[in-house]
Amino acid sequence: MDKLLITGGEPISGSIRISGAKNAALPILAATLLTDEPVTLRNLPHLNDITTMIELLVCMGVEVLINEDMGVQINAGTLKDCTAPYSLVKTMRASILVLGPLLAHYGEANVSLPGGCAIGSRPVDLHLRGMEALGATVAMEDGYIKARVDGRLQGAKYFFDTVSVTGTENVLMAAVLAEGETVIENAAREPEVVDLANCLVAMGAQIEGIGTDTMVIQGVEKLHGCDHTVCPDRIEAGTYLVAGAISGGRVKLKNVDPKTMEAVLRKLQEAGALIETDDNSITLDMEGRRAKAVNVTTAPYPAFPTDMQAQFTVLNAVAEGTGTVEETIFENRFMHIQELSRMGADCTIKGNAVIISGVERLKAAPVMATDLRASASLVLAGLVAEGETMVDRIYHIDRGYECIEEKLQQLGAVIRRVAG
Ligand SMILES: CC(=O)N[C@H]1[C@@H](OP(=O)(O)OP(=O)(O)OC[C@H]2O[C@@H](n3ccc(=O)[nH]c3=O)[C@H](O)[C@@H]2O)O[C@H](CO)[C@@H](O)[C@@H]1O
Ligand SMILES: C=C(OP(=O)(O)O)C(=O)O
Repeated sequence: MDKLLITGGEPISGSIRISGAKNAALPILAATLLTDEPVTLRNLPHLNDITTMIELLVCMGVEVLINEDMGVQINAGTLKDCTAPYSLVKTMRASILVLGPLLAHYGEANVSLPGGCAIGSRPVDLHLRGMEALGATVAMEDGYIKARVDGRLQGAKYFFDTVSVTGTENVLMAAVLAEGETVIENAAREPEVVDLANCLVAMGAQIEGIGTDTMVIQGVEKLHGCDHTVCPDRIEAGTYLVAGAISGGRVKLKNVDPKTMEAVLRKLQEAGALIETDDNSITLDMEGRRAKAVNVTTAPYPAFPTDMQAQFTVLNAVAEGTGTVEETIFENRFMHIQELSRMGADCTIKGNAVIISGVERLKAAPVMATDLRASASLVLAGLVAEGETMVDRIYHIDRGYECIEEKLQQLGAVIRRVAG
């Protein structure tokens, strides 16, 4: 298993380009199943999760071509099998996103039930109830979700008891080909849901209320191909901004959308960062100062994202003062705390919150990554720790950070990957 070795203490400064968003690219790849025509996608990040989703499409019979201009052309008109097998679903929960498109387009979907994972139990009951609300029958057989509908799905009103990002995306993708009107209430408003909805509109879908908590969809009989550029990854961007903030550095990010990052940018300003933005770039400058501790509470967009809390725990770990990170989305997203404590962080978990008192300097240690953002937090900690930190099990990081060591090297970090 590959490892990352990081020698801490170098100032993190410079400029990098942010990649396309994993969490937008995954549902958009699934959405290509809604049409028999080719869809061209641009700005797809080179990540293990994207490869897994493409493998999943290919194993169902979909054709995938890389164009000369690096657009990826996906032709689902060749689909032969509506099954998402356990061997692929087990490595990536987002495989559940093929459920809505398969059911809406082919009247049939067999999707292995994703298991629990390192951040909580993560049920998919709301996805399934959404499909039932649209007229599907859903059964569990041998660990597979088997969803069926005779003819077309039927438009309906569906209220999400809990705001769910992939749940909203799945029901939205099912609704665009349903007969009649669907109203999705308490919908997720994350920028990645908006990017998916915009791609669906480019494919001929009729959706109102994009970016609000109520989407109204008039189902159409057929969708067509389109050319879509995936939005920038606000979580990758936030992670590199924290790298600048904890090291007193100056970091400029290109190809970002600052409007989708307001909660994170506000907290960085509260921590003492000077932030400048224009339409597609963000510059953070600490002017050599130490960050001040901040309190954050995760909640659905537009509030502070759960995918950024581990990184802000590291910010607090080396900041001046004491800050609290409260997690309200997932029940078990503090797996990195024990590892950070081994590097000298002063953290106390109390229920769904962690109280962190900043120390002057963390100390390098061998640490183990347990999930994607936990891994990112350990790399951040390594950047400011005294000595050489070894982060093991970085396959988690490769699910979500494109060329992380190259990008950090570009910002001045001393980091290398060792094959193991
Ligand atoms: C691929 C992708 O986009 N992943 C993101 C997505 O995950 P994902 O879409 O899986 O997360 P959800 O928004 O669905 O989860 C929110 C909460 O709802 C609960 N829930 C969800 C569905 C359901 O059927 N029943 C249920 O109880 C979950 O356990 C969790 O407590 O949103 C999360 C919350 O912003 C992010 O951390 C993930 O990075
Ligand atoms: C939890 C995440 O992803 P996923 O939902 O794909 O596990 C994440 O991106 O932080």
